[in-house]
Amino acid sequence: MRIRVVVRKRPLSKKESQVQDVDVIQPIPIHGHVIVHQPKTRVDLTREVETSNFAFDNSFDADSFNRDIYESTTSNLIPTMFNGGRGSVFAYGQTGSGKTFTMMGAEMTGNRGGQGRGVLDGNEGLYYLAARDVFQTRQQEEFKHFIVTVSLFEIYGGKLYDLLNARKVVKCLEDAKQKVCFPGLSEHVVNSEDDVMSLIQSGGNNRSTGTTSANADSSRSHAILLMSLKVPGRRRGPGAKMQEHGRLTFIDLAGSERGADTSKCDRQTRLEGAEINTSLLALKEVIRALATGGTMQHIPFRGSKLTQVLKDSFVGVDARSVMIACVAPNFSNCEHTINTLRYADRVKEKEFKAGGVGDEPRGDKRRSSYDGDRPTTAPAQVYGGGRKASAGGLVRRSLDGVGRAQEDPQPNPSNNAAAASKIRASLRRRSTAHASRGSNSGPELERKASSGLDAAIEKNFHKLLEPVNNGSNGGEEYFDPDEDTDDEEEERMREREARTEALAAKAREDMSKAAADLISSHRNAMTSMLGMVKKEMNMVNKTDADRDNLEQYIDELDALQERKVDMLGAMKQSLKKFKAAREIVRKGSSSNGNGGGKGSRGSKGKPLAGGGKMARMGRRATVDHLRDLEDVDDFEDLR
Ligand SMILES: Nc1ncnc2c1ncn2[C@@H]1O[C@H](COP(=O)(O)OP(=O)(O)OP(=O)(O)O)[C@@H](O)[C@H]1O
Repeated sequence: MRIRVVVRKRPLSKKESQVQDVDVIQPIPIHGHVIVHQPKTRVDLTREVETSNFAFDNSFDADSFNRDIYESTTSNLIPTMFNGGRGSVFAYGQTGSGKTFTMMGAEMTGNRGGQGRGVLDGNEGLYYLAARDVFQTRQQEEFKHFIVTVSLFEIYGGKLYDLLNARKVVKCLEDAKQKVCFPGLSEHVVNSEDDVMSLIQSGGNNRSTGTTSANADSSRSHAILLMSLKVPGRRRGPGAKMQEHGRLTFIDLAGSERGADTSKCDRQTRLEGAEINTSLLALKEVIRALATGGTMQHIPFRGSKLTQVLKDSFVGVDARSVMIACVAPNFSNCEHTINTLRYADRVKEKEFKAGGVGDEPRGDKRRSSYDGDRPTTAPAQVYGGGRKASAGGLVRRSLDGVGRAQEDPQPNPSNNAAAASKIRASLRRRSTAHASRGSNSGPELERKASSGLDAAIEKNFHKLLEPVNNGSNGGEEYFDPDEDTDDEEEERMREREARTEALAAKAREDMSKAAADLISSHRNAMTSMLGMVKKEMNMVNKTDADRDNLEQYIDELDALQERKVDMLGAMKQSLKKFKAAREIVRKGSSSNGNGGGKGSRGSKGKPLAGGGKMARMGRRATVDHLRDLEDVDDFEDLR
């Protein structure tokens, strides 16, 4: 599967501008960079800007139009669909970052065209633009026979709700050929882009007013739109089915912060958050596994309902995916933005052999992480400081010099220039590598990117020198030398915890399936045994009365013995599978109990602090065990 990852920044909202929130995100579209300038306060109360540089396939600034995003991401999926392939477009990001704006268009979010534009033209959503291209392409003679259908559903709390059929609950099953199907999901034939949009609008209304979705606003569920090309099947007449030729799937993912923010709300919201977290992690794992060429048996589709549902969209040589990571520009949302960028970064962390879906060349094999080595291990860079600068793209620049010794000098243009030149140098290294691999990136692109980078740094650096929140330190973090490592470690731990939870749920499911199999095979064996005992009694009586039947008796006895052995063998197998499944569940729960994972307690019954070292150590133990579990392929074998 091929995946292309782009980032889109939305403009500052009126409210954000009114409270003088600062724009700290700087996309550099030429090379798909996104620079984050994050103001921080150190323990000695000196202030600095930490600059992180991410690279993706493309990035879009606040003044970009939906049409630009469409051209760079989705338009190339239309031919794929007409050629019988499958395309998927994901919108990922925190609530309010512009996912709906991008997918549904400016009008649907009540926006009159964004800041200063005042026009809707160019901001129709991806749904509309894709539908328009589908109907245009269908006008070609060879495609005229295609029927276009649309289905819309949401995944909320592990269940599928048909948004175009009064929120009817729909099942997601696999047929004998392991093809995913949604029995009962309504499909609607559409003949124009306007048909598509009015269906989506009515589905959207259904979503927000549905009686079972009192809490399921858009950001707490994944909304999935299937746009399919169908051809009449071989069977004609009533009940005849249409066959799917190609499909385009749009996934408006639940707000990513819901998954992370599991501590502050009620139980229901926490459960929702955990569900979203699990599904987003499973999605990331599936995409990474597919992108790195994992075999089908080892792609964790069963990790969540979302990945089960999307399985078909991912498999096959013609499967292509695009992820649009939407980010808010302001400082207050900086943490969420960085989380979004990290997620998107890891989705495409391992570079793929094939290029992206879009039209731009991607020969440079750049790692879409911080500009260079993994930030998890790279020490923070302090310009002018005593610590050695690493090759990583994490840059810290001081904002003031209060109480500082010479090791961390006052910010000055030369420091700033030093930071810029470091980033530029790394960019140049990459550009050179890019060019040497035969892409069409040249000195001109490099020059533009570099000057864009300079401008970005200058602009934000000076803005950020002004005090945030009336000069107070409100909302800022204190500098901790281990902070980055700890943050990263925490994040990895959280991810693994979610995976542990998902694996444990899967193990329990497997165990209950194994128990059902065992009981049913035991019941069948007993029923057959009863029949056999009757038969045997007859045989024995008959042969006892007339020894001439001895030969027939021996043959029948042989056959009966064999049947018994087979039956006992099958039962033994079921018992073995059940025991293995039970063992996995037991190991999992005992490691959770000892491990100090979520909800675990210290020796005196005190809850272990979520961010404490003890909790981390405990979680590490759980994670180690999880690794063991993951290594055991029993999950697959047991099915
Ligand atoms: N690129 C943009 N240009 C102008 N306005 C935008 C842009 N992106 C988003 N907005 C505005 O920001 C607000 C939030 O956007 P949107 O509803 O798309 O967020 P979301 O990520 O879908 O949130 P949720 O997860 O809650 O559904 C809306 O008022 C929208 O019009």
